[in-house]
Amino acid sequence: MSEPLADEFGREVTGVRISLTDRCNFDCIYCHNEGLGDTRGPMEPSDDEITADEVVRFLEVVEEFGVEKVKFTGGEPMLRADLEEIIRRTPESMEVSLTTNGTFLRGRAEDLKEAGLARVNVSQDALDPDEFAAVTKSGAYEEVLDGVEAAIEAGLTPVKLNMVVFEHTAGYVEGMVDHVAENEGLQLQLIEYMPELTGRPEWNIDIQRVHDWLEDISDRVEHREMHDRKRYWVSSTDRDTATDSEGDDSNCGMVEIVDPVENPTFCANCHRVRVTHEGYLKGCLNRNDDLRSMGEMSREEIRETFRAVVDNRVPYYGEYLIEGDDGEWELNEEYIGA
Ligand SMILES: Nc1nc2c(ncn2[C@@H]2O[C@H](COP(=O)(O)OP(=O)(O)OP(=O)(O)O)[C@@H](O)[C@H]2O)c(=O)[nH]1
Ligand SMILES: C[S@@+](CC[C@H](N)C(=O)[O-])C[C@H]1O[C@@H](n2cnc3c(N)ncnc32)[C@H](O)[C@@H]1O
Ligand code: SF4
Ligand code: SF4
Repeated sequence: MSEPLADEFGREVTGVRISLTDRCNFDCIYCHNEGLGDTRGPMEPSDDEITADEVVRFLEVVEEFGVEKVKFTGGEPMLRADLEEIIRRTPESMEVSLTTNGTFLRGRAEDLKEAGLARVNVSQDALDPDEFAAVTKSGAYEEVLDGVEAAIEAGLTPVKLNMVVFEHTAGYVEGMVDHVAENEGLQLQLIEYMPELTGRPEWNIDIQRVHDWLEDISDRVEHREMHDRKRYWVSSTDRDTATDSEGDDSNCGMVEIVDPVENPTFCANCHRVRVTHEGYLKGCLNRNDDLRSMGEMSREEIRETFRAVVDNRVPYYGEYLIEGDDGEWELNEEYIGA
C-alpha cells in the first residue's frame, strides 16, 4: 500500500464517497442529491447504475493508494438490495459508513453490521411527524425513528442524525440538540443548507448564529481534522452542568456543524473523492465539470483515472470559486473544465 495521493494544495485523499443510486423513496425539498440534482423519477434501477463488481474493483484499487474510509450514500443507498454484498466485499482495511434516510434499517441493520458496516448517519430533520412530512414529502416518520433504534441495537454507533438547517427547520435545532444530549448512542450533525443546485437561496439561514448559540451552551469545543469542523459537547438535562475536570462526556451529546458554504477553511481540509451512481469519479460535491467515467475500465485504467481526478482537485471555495473585488464569489476561469 502506498502513501495517500495528494493534490496540488497538499490535500491527501484518504476517503471516498460512493453514491450507489440516484433513486429515492423520499422527495426532500432541499435535496442536492450529492451535487447531481433531482432524485425524483422511476424507482427501478437504470442500466447505468454502478454495479457491485464495479464498486468493489474501484475500492480494491484505491486501497492501494492508502484510502482508508468509504462512505456509501445516494439517493437512498438502502434501495440497493446488494448493499450488504457490497459491504461484505469491501476491503477489510477500510472503515465503512452509510448515510441513509433510515426507512429500511429495521430488518437490515444487523445484517449490515455483520457484513462489516461500522456506523450509520440517518437523516432526521424533525421530531414531529407533520414537520417531517413537510420537509421530506414522506409519511415514514415512525419507520425512521424505528430505524434509528434498530441501528443502535445493532451497534452501528454512534448513530449520527443529520439535520439540514434552513428556514423550515431552524426552529427545531434546539429540540434536536436536547434529543441527542438525552440519548446515548446518538450524535447530531447540523448541516448548513447548500443552496447551490436547489435553486432556493431564500431558504438560507446564517449558520454562524447556530455556532454562537452552541458556543454559549456547550461544555467543550473540539475541531475535527476533516474540514476543520467544530464539535460541541452539550450536557444533557441541565445545561449548566459542565463536564467534570477529567473530561467525562458520559452525560454529553456531541453536535457537529457541517458548514461548507463560502468556507475556504472547510475546503482546504477536504480529503475525499466522490463516485457518482453511474460510476463517474469527481473531486468535489459542488462540481460536475471534472467528471471522469471509470465504466468498463481495467484496474490500471482506474488507477490512472483516480490519479487524474486527484491531480485536478481544487478547494471549491478558495480556488475554484474565488472572492471577487466586490466581495461576491465568482468562477476562477483557470479551473473550468479541468
Ligand atoms: N460541500 C460539501 N458538503 C459536505 C461534505 N461532506 C459532507 N457534506 C454535507 O454533509 C452531508 C452529510 O454528510 P454525511 O455523509 O452524512 O456525513 P459525513 O460528512 O461523511 O460525516 P461523517 O459520517 O462524520 O464522516 C452531505 O450530504 C453534504 O450535504 C463535503 O466535503 N463538501
Ligand atoms: C443526498 S442524501 C443521501 C443519503 C440519504 N438519502 C439521506 O438522506 O441521508 C445525503 C445527505 O445530504 C444532505 N443534503 C441534501 N441536500 C442538501 C442541501 N441542499 N444542503 C445541505 N445538505 C443536504 C441530506 O440531509 C443528507 O443528510
Ligand atoms: S432522503 Fe436523501 S436522497 Fe432522498 S430526497 Fe431526502 S436527502 Fe435526498
Ligand atoms: S472542495 Fe469544498 S465544496 Fe468541494 S467537496 Fe470538498 S469541502 Fe465540499
